[in-house]
Amino acid sequence: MPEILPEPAIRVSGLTKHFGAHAAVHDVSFSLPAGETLVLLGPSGCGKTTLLKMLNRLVEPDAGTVEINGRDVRQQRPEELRRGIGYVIQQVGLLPHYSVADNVAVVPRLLGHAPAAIAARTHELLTRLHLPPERYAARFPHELSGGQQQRVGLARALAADPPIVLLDEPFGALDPVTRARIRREFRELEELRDKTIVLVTHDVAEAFELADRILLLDAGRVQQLGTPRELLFRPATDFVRRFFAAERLQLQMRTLTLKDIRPFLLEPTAFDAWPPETSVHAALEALTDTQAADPLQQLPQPTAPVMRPLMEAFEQALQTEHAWTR
Ligand SMILES: Nc1ncnc2c1ncn2[C@@H]1O[C@H](COP(=O)(O)OP(=O)(O)OP(=O)(O)O)[C@@H](O)[C@H]1O
Repeated sequence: MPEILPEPAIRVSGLTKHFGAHAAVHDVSFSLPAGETLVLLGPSGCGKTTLLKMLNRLVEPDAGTVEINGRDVRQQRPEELRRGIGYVIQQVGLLPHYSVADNVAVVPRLLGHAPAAIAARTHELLTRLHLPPERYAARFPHELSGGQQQRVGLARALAADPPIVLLDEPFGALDPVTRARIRREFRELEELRDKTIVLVTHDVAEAFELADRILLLDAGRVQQLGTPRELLFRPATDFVRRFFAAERLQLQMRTLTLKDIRPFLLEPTAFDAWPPETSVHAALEALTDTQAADPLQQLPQPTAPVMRPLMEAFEQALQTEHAWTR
């Protein structure tokens, strides 16, 4: 019997947009199953934001189609479409004269949700995003730090519990340390667990951390669509290979897991008790940072030196990955 595949949450076919003679997005197609995270990645000006905005009709394409849950977006009024899709814009875009709570409540109010339900939802979201409502709900955007504003932007996008969320550089304005922390919080956020997410970034490490699949663009054209591992170990073009060159070792360490290197660990080590999906990067971090309050620190720590066997096994696993690509 033929397999019946579920309707993708988002299906894009032949999407093209010109600004004057310049093709900002050229013939882009992809399907995104419900619950997956797709990261749009590429250099500045490659068309990521334009592509994202065509999904919720903030930009109308010259050619091609967008279907959300099997329905062409042109069959829906743009305002209605947008109410069903969470959206976090690059510049956060909070309403300056609205309090934090009122900013979060904008879409549920437009949808006519009951005031008590809106208040409860706002309280819940602010708490979950580490903005205790008793301290932050009545503040105005200018009384918040950049990171706090970005979290309010995220709370606002999630307030009406939309199944699809579009995020344009949601951590863009943050310093690297805050950025890494907020990204970790974002990844662990219960609220986002079952959502279909399209996220724009030009940050390679961010893409690898958050994506189920990455769509790498250059000058409006798709260079490759695949898992982080596929892009790293099976680059489709020279552009893809070069794009990851500067950070290759770090990305390999983030991509390969203890499960990948285990066959190459000759002796039993303390790693046998660690979760197999732990990245080599996270294992190394836990080994070398004795001060960290990391959950991995709670696991059995090695009594014999393991750095060297770990690195040797990593190297062999890498060679195996490379062997597949030939
Ligand atoms: N409204 C517009 N009018 C004219 N040109 C535009 C417009 N919006 C975008 N462009 C051009 O289209 C191209 C793609 O822009 P887009 O904002 O989609 O890129 P991006 O990959 O998101 O860039 P960044 O990472 O810098 O935000 C760029 O060359 C940009 O100058």
